[in-house]
Amino acid sequence: VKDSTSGKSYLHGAAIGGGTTTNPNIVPVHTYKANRMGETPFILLSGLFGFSGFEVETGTSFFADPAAVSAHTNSIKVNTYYQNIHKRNSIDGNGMPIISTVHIGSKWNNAAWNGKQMLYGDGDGILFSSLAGAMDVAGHEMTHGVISKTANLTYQGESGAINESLADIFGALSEMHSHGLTSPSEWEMGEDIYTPNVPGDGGLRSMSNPKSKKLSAAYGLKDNAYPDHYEDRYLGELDKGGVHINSSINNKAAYLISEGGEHHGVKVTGITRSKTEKIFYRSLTNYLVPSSGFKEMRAAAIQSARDLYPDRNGAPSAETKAVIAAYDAIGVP
Ligand SMILES: CCCCC[C@H](S)C(=O)N[C@@H](Cc1ccccc1)C(=O)N[C@@H](C)C(=O)O
Ligand SMILES: [Zn+2]
Repeated sequence: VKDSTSGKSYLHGAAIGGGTTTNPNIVPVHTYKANRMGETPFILLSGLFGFSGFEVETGTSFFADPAAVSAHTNSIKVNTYYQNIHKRNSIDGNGMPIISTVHIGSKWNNAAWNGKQMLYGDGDGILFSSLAGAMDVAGHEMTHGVISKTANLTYQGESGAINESLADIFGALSEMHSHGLTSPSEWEMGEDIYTPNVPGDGGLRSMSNPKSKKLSAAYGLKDNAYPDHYEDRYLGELDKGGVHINSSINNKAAYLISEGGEHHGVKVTGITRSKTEKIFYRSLTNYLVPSSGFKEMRAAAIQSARDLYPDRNGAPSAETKAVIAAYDAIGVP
């Protein structure tokens, strides 16, 4: 089948019938189109052959629906990332089924995690093409699932911005892990599906240079740039207190920790993506709690770095130094 994004063809094996695999590493992945009245989903469970199972509507061919194929393929890639890199078996760490539904709403320019599954809009073809087509979107939404099973960060204000930022961080890093860091545009969010008619304009948000993007009119703050420093954080009520706005401040810290750079006069020596993702995953699963904001995010990341890359004869490791410098650089005390 053709994946609508990469254009690559995938062979999706499927065994008709029930039965769950005994292999804990195979997680049934269900992808189906939004159910129209009267059609019942027909389950193809193919865990036995190392493929993931998927669910399609009776009479509607999964194979003819690029959005369903993309949502399914991206779910597998993100799940593989969490299993291989963080030793986490699916969203709950316990092999729970990963369910996606595509064609949500009409020309919906969004995707979401509804507490149980991922939902994808088709986009309006101007702002977005089908959001199921981007792996970093799948990684973003699936990470909301992981967050809900771990720190469960409250989705508003500062904790909501950290929630959104971690969703972007693991969305981007899982995509880079799977596709390789082909270009700096991988530190953009949604670059594969954002403004399909405008080539080369990156994604909806930039982690490497948040200010390079203007806030969308949706937040009623047209022409404001995304912030890249805590002093420039948005303090209003729009967007649940700016969860998609202030997330860029923490995104910048993650970018600096991984890639290094100089920001607001502070120099950070990067420690690479593979160490950065370990520090944030440990922060998420060991230290952050529902009310955690920027200050607690800084402390959790520093502690996680110390745990993973211990001080040597009383001096912080290079990894810990990078985390401290990055949070200094974005102005989080
Ligand atoms: C239903 C209510 C809104 C849910 C918001 C979801 S979690 C979300 O954050 N979606 C992402 C989708 C995305 C991800 C990566 C790249 C591009 C787009 C998001 O950023 N949504 C923006 C458009 C928003 O909701 O403001
Ligand atoms: Zn989100």
